[in-house]
Amino acid sequence: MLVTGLEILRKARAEGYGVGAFNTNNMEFTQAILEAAEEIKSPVILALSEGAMKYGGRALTRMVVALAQEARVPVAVHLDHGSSYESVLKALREGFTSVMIDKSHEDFETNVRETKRVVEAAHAVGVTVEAELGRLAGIEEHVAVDEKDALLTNPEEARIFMERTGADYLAVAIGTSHGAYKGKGRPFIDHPRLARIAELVPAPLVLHGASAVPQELVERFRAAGGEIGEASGIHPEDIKKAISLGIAKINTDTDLRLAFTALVRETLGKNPKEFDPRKYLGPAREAVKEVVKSRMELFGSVGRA
Ligand SMILES: O=C(COP(=O)(O)O)NO
Ligand SMILES: [Ca+2]
Ligand code: NA
Ligand SMILES: [Zn+2]
Repeated sequence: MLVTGLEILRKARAEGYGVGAFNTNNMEFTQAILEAAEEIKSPVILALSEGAMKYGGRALTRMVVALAQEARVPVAVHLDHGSSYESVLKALREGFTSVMIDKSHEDFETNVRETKRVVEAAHAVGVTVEAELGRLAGIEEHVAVDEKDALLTNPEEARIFMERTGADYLAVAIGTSHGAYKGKGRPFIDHPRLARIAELVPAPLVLHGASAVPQELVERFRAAGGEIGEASGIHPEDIKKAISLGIAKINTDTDLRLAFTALVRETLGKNPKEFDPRKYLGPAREAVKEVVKSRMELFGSVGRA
């Protein structure tokens, strides 16, 4: 059933588990994510970036909202990294039940003002809001404290920000970053900082840039002809610890892309004569479904629907 992001995330934070927010741009990803959620009875968030909205248009948004309504588990349809008030309005018009306004690159007062404006509009139509404070950036552990404070989320600021904006959940910067190159080896995650934020912010917390970029997937992608450098992601233990400290929504995009693309390359490589798209998109869909299920097991959301 189609629910708001807060309905899913409030329960997750209260009961100490995480819920995956998985990016989708097409039918196969959407099917894979929803089938995984229904099979293991997990709530789930379907995330569409502005790029996805542009790429898929109404074919994508109508499909995602309709399938979420019919799903046998709680599903929120979420605008990922909304960059403007107008972009949020478009998502609200499409029937999304969760919207992110990402003004974390602006100064504090601008972020507060813009986020507050989105909260008023979204709450007026029963939709909940994700905001962001801090700059997502992989940082080495030894980085000076003042530089960390300039980049990562400041706990006291977070409390004030949430009180002044009325946002429903907060994306925090604690060392993760988007994409396949999150740092050399095991990225540094500032758990003490997260613990402090969670003490001051009762709202569900969100972890962006949370893909694991597992070596076996990187190897499989390379073996199938893909080219990728020294890739590394967030260690599963760091994800579990972050959830125990208050992270309730975990964003995963890169792992799904790597799995899908590795399988398309593999299937095409093995079957040069094949030109029925279902024959190479189908196996890729299955690979995404497996990644989604393993992420849900890691987050502890299995059986929570
Ligand atoms: O934060 C993400 C995805 O992060 P990854 O690149 O680690 O999958 N989307 O908003
Ligand atoms: Ca941001
Ligand atoms: Na988001
Ligand atoms: Zn993100």
